[in-house]
Amino acid sequence: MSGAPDRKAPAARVGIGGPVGSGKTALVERLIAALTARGVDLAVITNDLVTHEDAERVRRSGLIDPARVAAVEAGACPHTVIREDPTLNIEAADDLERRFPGLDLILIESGGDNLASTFSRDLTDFWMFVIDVAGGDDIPRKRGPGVVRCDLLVVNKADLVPHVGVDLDRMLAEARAVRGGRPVLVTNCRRGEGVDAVADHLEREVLFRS
Ligand SMILES: Nc1nc2c(ncn2[C@@H]2O[C@H](COP(=O)(O)OP(=O)(O)OP(=O)(O)O)[C@@H](O)[C@H]2O)c(=O)[nH]1
Repeated sequence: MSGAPDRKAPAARVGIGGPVGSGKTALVERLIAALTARGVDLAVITNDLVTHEDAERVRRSGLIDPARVAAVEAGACPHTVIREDPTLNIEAADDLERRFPGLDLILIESGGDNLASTFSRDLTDFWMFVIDVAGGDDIPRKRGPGVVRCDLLVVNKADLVPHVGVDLDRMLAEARAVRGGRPVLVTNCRRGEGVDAVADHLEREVLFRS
């Protein structure tokens, strides 16, 4: 076939969920830097309960054009707007795609939630769940749907292992077991360690770049 103009594929929509304070925004900030350095055309949506605090933080970071950061105010339990009725997030993503037609990927950060929090497939092509070692090494054993069902589990705050009496190897083995061997990666978003492996994973599994 010839003559048909090449059309840009829609941007991949990648969810980032997890408990309050596990490091979702820190991971978003690190991923902006890592993915931008790889030439990925990026935008971000943050979800907060009743403020735009996370969006303002990312806009102020200087890592990304503030116009590429959209804020969704959930108003209720954070999972409602990423799972039960993701309309607000879909509209925010569609709006970003209209305004930035070259977008490759949109990171959609959920508000901090509980271990049962999951993303609708109507909203995301791929979603990560971020837990942290300070939450305790028993978290994977509890088989929360977020931990079990996500496409990629991220165990953050690896730097705190010596301070919180956690057996990281056992935590990772149990996480892989409850996930049937599906991927688990370890990060320290304070220092940026392990973030390249997350970016590699997204490039390979979401953007299909080798
Ligand atoms: N030591 C350490 N602290 C971290 C790490 N990642 C994030 N933090 C800190 O943990 C706190 C929470 O990080 P955030 O990125 O705001 O976490 P969040 O999951 O976005 O939080 P909510 O949006 O409130 O749910 C902040 O004080 C971060 O500086 C890490 O890898 N190691």
